[in-house]
Amino acid sequence: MVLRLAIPVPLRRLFDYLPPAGLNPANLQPGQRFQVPFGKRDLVAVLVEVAGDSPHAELKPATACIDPTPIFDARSRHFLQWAADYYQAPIGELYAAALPVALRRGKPADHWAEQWLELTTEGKGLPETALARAKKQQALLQLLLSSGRQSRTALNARGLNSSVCKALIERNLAHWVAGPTAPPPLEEVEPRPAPELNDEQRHVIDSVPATGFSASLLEGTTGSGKTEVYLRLMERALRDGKQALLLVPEIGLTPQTLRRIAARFPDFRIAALHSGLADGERARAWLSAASGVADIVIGTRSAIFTPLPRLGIILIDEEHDGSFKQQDGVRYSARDLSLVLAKNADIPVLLGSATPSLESLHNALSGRYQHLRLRHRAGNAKPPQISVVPILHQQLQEGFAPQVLRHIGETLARGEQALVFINRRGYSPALTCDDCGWLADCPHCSAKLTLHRRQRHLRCHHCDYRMREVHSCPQCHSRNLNALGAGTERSEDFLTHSFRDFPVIRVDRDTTASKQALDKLLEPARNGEPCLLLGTQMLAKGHHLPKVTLVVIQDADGGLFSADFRAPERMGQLLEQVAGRAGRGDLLGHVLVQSRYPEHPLLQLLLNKGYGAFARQLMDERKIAQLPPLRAMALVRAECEEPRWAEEFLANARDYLQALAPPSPELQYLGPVPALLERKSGRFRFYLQITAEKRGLLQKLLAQLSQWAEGNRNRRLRWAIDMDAQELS
Ligand SMILES: Nc1ncnc2c1ncn2[C@@H]1O[C@H](COP(=O)(O)OP(=O)(O)OP(=O)(O)O)[C@@H](O)[C@H]1O
Ligand SMILES: [Zn+2]
Repeated sequence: MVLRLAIPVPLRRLFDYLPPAGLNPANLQPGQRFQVPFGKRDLVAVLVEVAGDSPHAELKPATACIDPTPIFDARSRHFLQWAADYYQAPIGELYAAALPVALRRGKPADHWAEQWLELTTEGKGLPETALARAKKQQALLQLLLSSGRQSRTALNARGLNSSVCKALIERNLAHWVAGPTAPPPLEEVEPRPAPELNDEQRHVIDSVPATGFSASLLEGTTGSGKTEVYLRLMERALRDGKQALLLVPEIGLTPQTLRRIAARFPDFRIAALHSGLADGERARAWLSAASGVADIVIGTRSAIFTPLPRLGIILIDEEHDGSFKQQDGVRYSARDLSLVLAKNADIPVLLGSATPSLESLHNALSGRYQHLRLRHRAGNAKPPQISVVPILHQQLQEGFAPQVLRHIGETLARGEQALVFINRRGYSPALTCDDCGWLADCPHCSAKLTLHRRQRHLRCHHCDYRMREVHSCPQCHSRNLNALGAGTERSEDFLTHSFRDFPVIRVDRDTTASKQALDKLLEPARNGEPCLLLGTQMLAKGHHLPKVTLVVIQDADGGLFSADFRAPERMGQLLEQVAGRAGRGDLLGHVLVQSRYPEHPLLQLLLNKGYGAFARQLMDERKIAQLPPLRAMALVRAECEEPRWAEEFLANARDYLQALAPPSPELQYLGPVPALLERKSGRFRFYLQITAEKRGLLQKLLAQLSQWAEGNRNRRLRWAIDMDAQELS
């Protein structure tokens, strides 16, 4: 017998090993982990297949079998293989991406095994009103009667400690049994009943079939109650005894989101999977999902790879968000994969957004997805009123027009909240010398250093290079240094000074190192006190703050003139999302958009007609330019300290591909061209862009290319295939 194993190394193949000495072959099952010797290292591998023999001579035995039973079921193994093929990625790296770190390192799953308290036959026969004289015991009995057996962790989290359990056990009503891992308990919250659905919401929910594969796009304006739709669809799956998977953007998995879900589903087990968890907690959450114990799984992109044996529905919140696409390693899109998974599992998938990606919109408009809409805000909220503030010939104060400052002041004076959006953190994005023209550049990247005055350093936002803040020019020693432009720190100083009577809350990656920090920072805003919120795109999404009645977009022009064809789409999404934070409660919201190009047709379209019309216009442009989503696109990327080698590698790759499939109206090659960020961390970066009318042809070419590239690369060069690339940077 031969084990065919997926090993976490960058090679696109499986590896054959003999079973570990002494292991009964009857106990071999695909999906188990094994410890294997690999070169000089000891690695953790996953059994993909048991074969009768191997073409390779002299196989080594695996060291040990880690799992007595598989931790990947057949469906998830099939799914991982599909993803490896589609993204031209090594299968071992996909298994590694699927596993939480602790399991990737080979920790046995039973390390997190749990004790469960279960009712005896006698206990099950009691009415809920029994044990009325012992309140805690009664509460425990009722819980076990209504929700079934409970893990020790969950009972402790509810304040039902071991003495209460012991009392029930002594009465012979319950007993402990060993069982699977339970999810780490979430913060205790008051259960909150669901609001009455409005007609639009009800229509959307009724349109999503409860069973069988279906794909739907929910295009729902900001504040229209999309989250409520997700909750109802989840509930339906849960009541059918199924698991629900909700994927959210990286910054979307906040304690606030979790509280909202926990408050709705007090009787279900919720596993949250995100990078903020400690390794052990993450393994616990993953195992509870994979064993089918967790009913609801909420996670960021890699949660798509968690085996979910009872999966009944997949929901993707803010489906347009860039964080669903991994930008290094295995460059997968969790959003795109969710469709494949839903198809495999024969269940519905719903992608929701106020600002759908052009990819999803195209699928909806062409009938591949069901297109569902929520056109109105939920409850009493009205759409915000948007106006443009031209700033070209205006006397600005630290980047703000006088009427904008006046509006902020009036909003605060009325006891309401204002939100200022600045898409740039730090104090200033450039430090120059007024005498000799010196500019603070990153020595390793083709980028300027950002001044972070609070930390007294200059920092590269691409490679994290840091140098101490300088007060005289390193080149000519002049003291006339000039910080050009403003980031959040600088605006914070100015706004704090201008509105002394009100708290100014700055929200960006520097003030919110942990997810809890964001939650805490926003507390005054949630409590409804008048305050001024100031921040980057962390403020743009998901927050529901009813007292925010004014939103200021300090500079709307960012995406208008970029070399990245997706820049206007991203700009439109961001502006619409930020604007959507205004007036979500009973009070009407206003949005002020500062721009140097108030007449720009794209900006006009976005502000007057909204994102829907704007996106459809961009779609027409993509059609003419033969770009995604009308075409399939992949990038072959290469980077190297020696730019010539990267360029040469890609030129050869292009020659190789063109010999297989010459350029034609259906298949186009562009490049090699330098990436938008040409040099990063000391390496020069180039790409070759391939667009094709037929995805299948592109797939075939890329598969051949990856074989070719293994044998034709300089060892100091890094290359990657980026299928459905999202960034040209
Ligand atoms: N049917 C309803 N009746 C009353 N209030 C509702 C209803 N549905 C949702 N709401 C409330 O409306 C507010 C906005 O809803 P929600 O946050 O779900 O919107 P959303 O579409 O997810 O927003 P966004 O995409 O802008 O983040 C919430 O306070 C929610 O509780
Ligand atoms: Zn750098």
